[in-house]
Amino acid sequence: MEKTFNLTRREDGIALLVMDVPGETMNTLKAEFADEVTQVLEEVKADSSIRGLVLISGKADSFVAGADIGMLDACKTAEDARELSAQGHKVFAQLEGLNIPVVAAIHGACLGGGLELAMACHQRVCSDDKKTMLGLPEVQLGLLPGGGGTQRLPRLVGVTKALDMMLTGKQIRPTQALKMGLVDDMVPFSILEQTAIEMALKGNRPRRKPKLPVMSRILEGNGAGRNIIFDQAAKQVLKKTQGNYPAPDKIIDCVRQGLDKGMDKGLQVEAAHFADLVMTPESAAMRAVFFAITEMKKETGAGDTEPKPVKKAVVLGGGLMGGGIASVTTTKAKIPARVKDINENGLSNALSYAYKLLDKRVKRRHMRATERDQLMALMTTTTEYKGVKDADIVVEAVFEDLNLKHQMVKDIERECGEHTIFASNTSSLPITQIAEAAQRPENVIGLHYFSPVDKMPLVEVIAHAKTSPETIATTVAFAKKQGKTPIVVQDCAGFYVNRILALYMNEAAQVLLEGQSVENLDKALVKFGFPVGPMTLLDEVGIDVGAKISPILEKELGSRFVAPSAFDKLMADDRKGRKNGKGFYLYGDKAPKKGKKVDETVYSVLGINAGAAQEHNQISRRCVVQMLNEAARCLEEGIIASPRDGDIGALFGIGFPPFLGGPFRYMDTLGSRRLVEILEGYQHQFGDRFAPCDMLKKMAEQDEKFFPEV
Ligand SMILES: C[C@H](O)CC(=O)SCCNC(=O)CCNC(=O)[C@H](O)C(C)(C)COP(=O)(O)OP(=O)(O)OC[C@H]1O[C@@H](n2cnc3c(N)ncnc32)[C@H](O)[C@@H]1OP(=O)(O)O
Repeated sequence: MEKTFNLTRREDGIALLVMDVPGETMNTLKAEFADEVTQVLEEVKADSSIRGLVLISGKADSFVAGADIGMLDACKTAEDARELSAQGHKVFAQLEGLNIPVVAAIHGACLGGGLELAMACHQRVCSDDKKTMLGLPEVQLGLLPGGGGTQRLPRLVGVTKALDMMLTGKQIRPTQALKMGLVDDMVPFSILEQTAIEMALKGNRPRRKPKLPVMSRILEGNGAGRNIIFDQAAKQVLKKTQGNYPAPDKIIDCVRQGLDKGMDKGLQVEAAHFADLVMTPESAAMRAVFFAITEMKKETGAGDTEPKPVKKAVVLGGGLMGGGIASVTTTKAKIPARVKDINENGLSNALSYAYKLLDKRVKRRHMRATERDQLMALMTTTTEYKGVKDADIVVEAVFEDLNLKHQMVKDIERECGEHTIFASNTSSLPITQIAEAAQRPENVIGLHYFSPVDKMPLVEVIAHAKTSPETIATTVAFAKKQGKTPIVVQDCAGFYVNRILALYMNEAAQVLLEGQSVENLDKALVKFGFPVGPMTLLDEVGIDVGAKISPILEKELGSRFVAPSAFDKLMADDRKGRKNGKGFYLYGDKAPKKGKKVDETVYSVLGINAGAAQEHNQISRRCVVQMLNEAARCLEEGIIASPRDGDIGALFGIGFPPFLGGPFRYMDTLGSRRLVEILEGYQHQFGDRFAPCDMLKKMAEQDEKFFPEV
């Protein structure tokens, strides 16, 4: 049987321990490796000619991506998970206990259990490569670092920085890792192995104390000071998680107990908390999201059809969306983009959008100025159709007007090649209608980005009946290169994301009209787990945008989309939200210096007395079940291909709470029978907009699930 850990002895007395999981793209830690590692370490101990050990990965571009998440998923009981953690502790202690220098040579992803492994080594050196990232992302899976990370990290970099890393799951770049003492050296990849060997030859240096700012040193040095840090962290966590995520508090507890009562106790607590977390529904949901994303990375969106290469893109319109699309095309996908706008303002806007983002990275020393300039050179501009002939894809982000879009289709068919894809970033117009003007409708597709384009991870790829599989596969591949997670959806008004969002927002507006305060409404949905409440979201997106989309959805999809009268009243008062400084909240000079304040005049505009104080969970349930019902309807109608795509669309496009795993997984948690009962109750009380869709009603008869295997 092929081994994962291979030991090679060098003449200078250094042994290389190369980790290379056979047949897998990335190294992950699995329970079955424990015996193999123990055996290798025994061999090292027994060989007095070995003066030092260098641990390195045999994979080209990664160190170790953590414990095998599939293995964690397979745990049947908390005891299974506790044993995994305890076993990891034992093996890492054997490594740390070697009385020769042990150096980890890190290149590529060094995450979770991978970083815990590296921290059990006596020294660490990493490559300065962009691929090298260090972090403990377990919290993003609803877990905590269960391989000693909660104990070794604070001892290495200090409590404050360790908590920050573990509570956010953020990934640390090489320069930052060196600065904070997470690694002892950073070198070019070409000399990584040699440097690690030299470090091992030089022998162990006394462990450096973490370099801390004065205040942190004072606080971290004693129990009372640390308590202040822990209490502060717990408060911040609660504000962020609203108590919906169990992992962060447990992370804080592990660190606290480990520093107060010693490493052994800390590891015991870590294993126990880790085990409990593995069994939580929150972690199961977040792990499912990881598997879904991994699966989607491999899909073309069009079965076996392979994408065609995209060597050049054109973006029509240099506004907020066009600028963002051009920016991710050049800076992330590194594909030349030519921006076409009818006026120079649009063009300079697109250029400055990209420049500002890149320059921020230069200022933070994440990028060299020369690299910024090289990337900027990929973006060119034109007010006429010059230099567009060889474009493989054109993304239009012009004004939402069907005639204008038709003009764009005709222009592109005239000015570009026969193969050129025409991708529309429309958020409301059916792609079928846009394609009506095309001579080559097979090249026409929707590519719906979310604002702000550089931050929002989702795109909807919308195929109409005549879109060719090549066009779908090429557009999906193009979006992935831009760093996006694409879901392929069928053509209908609102596509998937805006369609389910619209009903949720409409319901929130109904609740508001019943006399709920704006704050209470927003708080209810934030407590449920959304990043912002619906009123804040409306202010950010633009109340006018919501008001414009509603009639289109109503016309195409029926009366359940009728917008509450609130929208008309707000539009009559010229309330567009943040963009014109007039919305549900105060902006500009009237806004408080810290936090937000409701613009109380909005109540008189709406003609309501905001005195009702419904319970938060009642408010959130009413809004959320509307979203759930519509998501199920989208699956029923084939708008989305699977519950998985529906979950990812809502998580990445709307910020549906990750701990619930997405609307479909949440519907499974509620149970189809229970959900239909709730919907019918509301239907009785508020009308037919709550009528459960046929699919849910059928599922309720058998109490069926969307993910039967769960
Ligand atoms: C006890 C410990 O404290 C607990 C833990 O360590 S929990 C795990 C913590 N680690 C993580 O969360 C990292 C998860 N992995 C990632 O984020 C990303 O895979 C990555 C950033 C490392 C690389 O991303 P990318 O280059 O796009 O590659 P990606 O397609 O995701 O992964 C490549 C392969 O590695 C697998 N993989 C990566 N990390 C994995 C993990 N931790 N467990 C299982 N499989 C993993 C993927 O499933 C995929 O498998 P495939 O080739 O068979 O499809």
